[in-house]
Amino acid sequence: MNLAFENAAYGVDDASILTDVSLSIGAGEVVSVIGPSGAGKTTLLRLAALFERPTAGTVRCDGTDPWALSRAERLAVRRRIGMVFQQASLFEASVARNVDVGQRIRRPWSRRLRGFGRRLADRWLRDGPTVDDRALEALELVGLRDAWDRDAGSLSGGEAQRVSFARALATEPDLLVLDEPTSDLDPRNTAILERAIDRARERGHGVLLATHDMHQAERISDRVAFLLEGELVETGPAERVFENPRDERTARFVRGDLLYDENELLA
Ligand SMILES: Nc1ncnc2c1ncn2[C@@H]1O[C@H](COP(=O)(O)OP(=O)(O)OP(=O)(O)O)[C@@H](O)[C@H]1O
Repeated sequence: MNLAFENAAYGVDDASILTDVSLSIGAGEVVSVIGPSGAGKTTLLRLAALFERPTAGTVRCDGTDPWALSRAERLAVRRRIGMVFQQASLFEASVARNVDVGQRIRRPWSRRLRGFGRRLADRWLRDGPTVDDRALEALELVGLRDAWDRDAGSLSGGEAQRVSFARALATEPDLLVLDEPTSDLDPRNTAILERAIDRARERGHGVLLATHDMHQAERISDRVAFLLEGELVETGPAERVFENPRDERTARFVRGDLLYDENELLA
């Protein structure tokens, strides 16, 4: 899928949160959105995942404006996008079931019913529950294949976040939208997730992520977009943006000057 922001804006009441954003994410491409706290990164991601409608401009999926479609058609487009939030939200069940549920929710009702029938038959004909291959494959990618039958409540925060990622991946989305997926993780869990993102890219998934970690953005992105006060200041290949930023504000941010008090520094 090619997702393209075309002069997209988002505002609530009189407050403008995003202005004139133009950005595209293609298949097999990792694009990171960086910027200080409050810049509008999460809002941009919510527009990409079709949770919000732009208040001006367009966010197109393969050339189509999903907000011009019927609800059912838009839902079908949304099913092709997987979102992972900063906090893993798993429920009390096995790891495999937590991963599998993402796929089930995304299936149309007819296929869900067929799957339910198959699982019932499996329970009667074999011993114990069966595990979906796609769920196992996604768990393999985040290094948790052997943990498929563990209770999700027993996982560490880092493992839970890896399961959340596997859940999104198991739906085989065209686009993965990740909101600061490693911000609470230790270096080992971060490295595992970064490798999984890389492998998702190799399989042709597009990835759009927000991160506070500039080293991470430099490590894993094809392109980086720098957002400041709702405006996309600069977008370009990761290496170029970090080593040779074109805008002085980007230069200040990548040097670390804009992290804590951008208003004062910009005054
Ligand atoms: N629904 C809303 N109503 C009013 N203001 C909002 C709404 N959503 C976001 N904002 C405001 O828009 C700005 C951008 O928020 P957003 O969460 O997108 O930023 P962010 O870059 O993701 O920040 P952080 O890095 O701290 O998560 C903030 O000032 C926030 O308070």
